[in-house]
Amino acid sequence: MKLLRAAPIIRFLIPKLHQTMSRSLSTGVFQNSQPLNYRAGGRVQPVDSVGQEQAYEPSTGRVIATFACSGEKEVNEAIQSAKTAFKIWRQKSGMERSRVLLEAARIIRERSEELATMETINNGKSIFEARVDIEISWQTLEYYAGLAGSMAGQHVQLPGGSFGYTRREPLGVCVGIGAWNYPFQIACWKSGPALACGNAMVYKPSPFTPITVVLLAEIFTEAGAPPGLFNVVQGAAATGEFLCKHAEVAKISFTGSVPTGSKIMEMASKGIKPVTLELGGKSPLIIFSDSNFDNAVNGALMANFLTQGQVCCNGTRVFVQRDILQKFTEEVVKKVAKIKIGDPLLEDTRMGPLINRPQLEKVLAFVKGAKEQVSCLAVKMVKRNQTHHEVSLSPIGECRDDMTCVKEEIFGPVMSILPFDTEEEVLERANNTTYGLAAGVFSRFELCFNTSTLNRKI
Ligand SMILES: NC(=O)c1ccc[n+]([C@@H]2O[C@H](COP(=O)([O-])OP(=O)(O)OC[C@H]3O[C@@H](n4cnc5c(N)ncnc54)[C@H](O)[C@@H]3O)[C@@H](O)[C@H]2O)c1
Repeated sequence: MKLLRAAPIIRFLIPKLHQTMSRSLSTGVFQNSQPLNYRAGGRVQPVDSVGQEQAYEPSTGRVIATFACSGEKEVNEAIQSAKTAFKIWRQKSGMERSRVLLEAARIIRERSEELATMETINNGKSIFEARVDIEISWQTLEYYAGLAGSMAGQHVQLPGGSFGYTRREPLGVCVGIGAWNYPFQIACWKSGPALACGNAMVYKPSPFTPITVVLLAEIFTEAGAPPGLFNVVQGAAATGEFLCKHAEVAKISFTGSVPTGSKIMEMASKGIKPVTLELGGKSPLIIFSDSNFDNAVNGALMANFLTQGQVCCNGTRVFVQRDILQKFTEEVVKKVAKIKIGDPLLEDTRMGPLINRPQLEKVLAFVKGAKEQVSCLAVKMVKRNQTHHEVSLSPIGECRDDMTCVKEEIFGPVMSILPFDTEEEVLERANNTTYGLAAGVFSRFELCFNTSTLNRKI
């Protein structure tokens, strides 16, 4: 009787504890002390390793975690753990799988402040944005939970009273490999559909952001997933390669850069494994002079400076119709100067630091190269910390299509502004890229251009 009464009180206290914990975390405080691998339903130290990595708090440059990169044996252990869970999970009905995913979504929602805080500490994006990331994460799980119960095969009537039918069957153990810019969200994009369809998963986050995906693994277990359904191995390229080459992996889902994606496709082809690749981008954003000016300016800012510009589908090639070019550039410069850069855990900060110093140096090299080619407007430079890194916000005025900063993915807060005159011209130029990921158009005209042309490559 006592235990029964206690249950609701404990449930009530847990969210409060989480809230207390997240509020007490401030910049420069968090230090990871727990194992960061996860298998068979719990945190574990890897049984072998291929080197060591350190994860940082970007806003201070402090090391917040030191961990071993999983070796071949540990990767195999994680895959065996997933295989064990797969045998149970594949027998579940879609509705039963849905229930677990919905419960995981509920727990994420309940712990969203704590999760967003951890994401901010390890990634450097503002808490304002990290909250949105966590919201999208639980929505992703809810979405796939909704699909799980309704997945069905087909029945085909054949001559002579015979019939054929199809069944939707899970593949088995799927591997997820993620990038560092949306650590928690990418893990949800990958695990949501895989688990909803009856698969098990071994996930490897980027070594820059190892922390929050382990919290997701714990949440799945708490939500009722069989032990081993979602496993985490930590490490860099070598660990990723052990995963991709493992004979018992049925599918690989990867988010990251084009060069790594191409290597992964090659490794997968050796085992005839299907792959899903979410890669880099250099997307066009076309702004016609008839557009709602304020919307267009705000859209361009969002499409270039969210998560410090470290977003794959950013609209970094901003094509602006010539008659509004000057007004547009002036307004962008004015608004960029007002973006609040600072400690990402503070409520009014809208932009934190880049992920690490090598990324900062890469971005600054692009800006330097661009300045040599055109007169640019590098608007804001903030030195955050002597030992670690700075942030720069740089709209680059009047770029040309052949400039390196316009052709290559910079993955930082750099907007290239390109003037254009006609619709035909801009569509041709927007499509002229080896990257195809996203596209945006600001105009009051509906369907005044051939969208199939725009979609052909983008
Ligand atoms: N299209 C999308 O949805 C999307 C989303 C986010 C990021 N991205 C892209 O990701 C890139 C930035 O992320 P990044 O720097 O982490 O990318 P990255 O390619 O360097 O690394 C991505 C992941 O792959 C792993 N990896 C590296 N080499 C490997 C190998 N040989 N075998 C197996 N795994 C390997 C890394 O450890 C990491 O976990 C950008 O290009 C960005 O556009 C794309």
